[in-house]
Amino acid sequence: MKFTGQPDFSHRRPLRTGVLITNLGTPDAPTTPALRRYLREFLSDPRVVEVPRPLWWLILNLVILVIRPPRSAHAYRGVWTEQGSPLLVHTRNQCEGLRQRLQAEYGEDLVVDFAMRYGNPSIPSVLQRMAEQGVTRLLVLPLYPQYSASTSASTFDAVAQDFAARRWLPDLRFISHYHDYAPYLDAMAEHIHSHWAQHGRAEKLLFSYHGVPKRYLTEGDPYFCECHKTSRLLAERLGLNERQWQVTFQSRFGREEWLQPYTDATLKALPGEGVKSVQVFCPGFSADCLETLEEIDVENRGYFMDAGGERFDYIPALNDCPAHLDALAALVHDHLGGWPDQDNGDAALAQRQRRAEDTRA
Ligand SMILES: C=CC1=C(C)c2cc3[nH]c(cc4nc(cc5[nH]c(cc1n2)c(C)c5CCC(=O)O)C(CCC(=O)O)=C4C)c(C)c3C=C
Ligand SMILES: [Fe+2]
Ligand SMILES: [Fe+2]
Repeated sequence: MKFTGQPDFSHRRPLRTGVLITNLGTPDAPTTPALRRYLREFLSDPRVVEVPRPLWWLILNLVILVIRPPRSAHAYRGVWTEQGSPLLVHTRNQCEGLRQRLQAEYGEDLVVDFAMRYGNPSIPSVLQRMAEQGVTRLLVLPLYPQYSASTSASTFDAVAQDFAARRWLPDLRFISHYHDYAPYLDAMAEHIHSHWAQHGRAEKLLFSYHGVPKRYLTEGDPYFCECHKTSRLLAERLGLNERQWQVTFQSRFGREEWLQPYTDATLKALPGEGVKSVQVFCPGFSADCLETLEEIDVENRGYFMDAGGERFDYIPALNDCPAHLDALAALVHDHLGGWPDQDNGDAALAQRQRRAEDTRA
């Protein structure tokens, strides 16, 4: 570009806020080629698999991307809907519900959109659209209540990588977790209470979280502790005693030890310990997906019933239920505060007035 005279872009820089919600992402179709593409992007992320690269590249390309795509495609076909992958459908609905709430509060000028860390719609494509819409302030909310480097930090990396190729960056805020945020805990408690009102209670409530390798915990990742804190606060709200609830970890991947106790091993053992009815809820999944609909509601249900269990209830994720969207809107509201076109504008004005008074005195 060539400029004559003094460049002045200020007219192209209005104050427009964008809210970007993200989730993990999902394949474009329940087919082997689509799964190979998705898993290649996902499992090449050094935040997800912390194995030295030349070695991991060989394992990934020669073993995992050969064996896993057809198996995973089969599993995805079992949960796929007419509108697409459950995770995509729920995230889109969450985005719409959040947009309604936030635009009612902040006006139509606020942009609300969603993107996926892996697959589509990609983070760069949505950031580009937001830039074209004139977004100069960006709040990123990954829908992972508990922080983990493998999820939250990886999402931050994707935003940072996109920014690395941009000249003019927006102001940025990033919500790295909300595992102990009261409205999120209240929404889950209300959700579980209404499940109980319809279906009654079971002997035990399992809080099952996606696992990560145990090594990530010993090297300082707070994920394990945040899962426990969420669960303790939720159990308190539900008035459960120690025997009535338990935390477990699901979705192992690879051969090393992952966070314990494992959901599958626990469900296989419970009937032998006299627990014949369980309910499983997954507080770390803000939307239902393969890992809840297939792994919990089909696979793990089978383990429990085959081991002598009599009743297994999967309590759905919060998805787009109103209490969840209200909680997320409140979370966004709390993180948008203090930007200059809100309270800081007043704060700055008050400061100028104080200074003017001091000068006069
Ligand atoms: C909720 C938080 C999640 C954490 C933490 C997480 C860590 C993690 N995941 C893998 C490997 C896989 N995960 C897969 C699916 C998947 N994972 C999450 C969430 C977390 N993962 C979700 C929401 C989903 C479902 C996506 C969907 O389309 O429905 C898969 C793909 C499915 C399969 O082939 O089995 C893999 C692989 C690792 C290695 C990891 C931490 C290191
Ligand atoms: Fe995962
Ligand atoms: Fe799984």
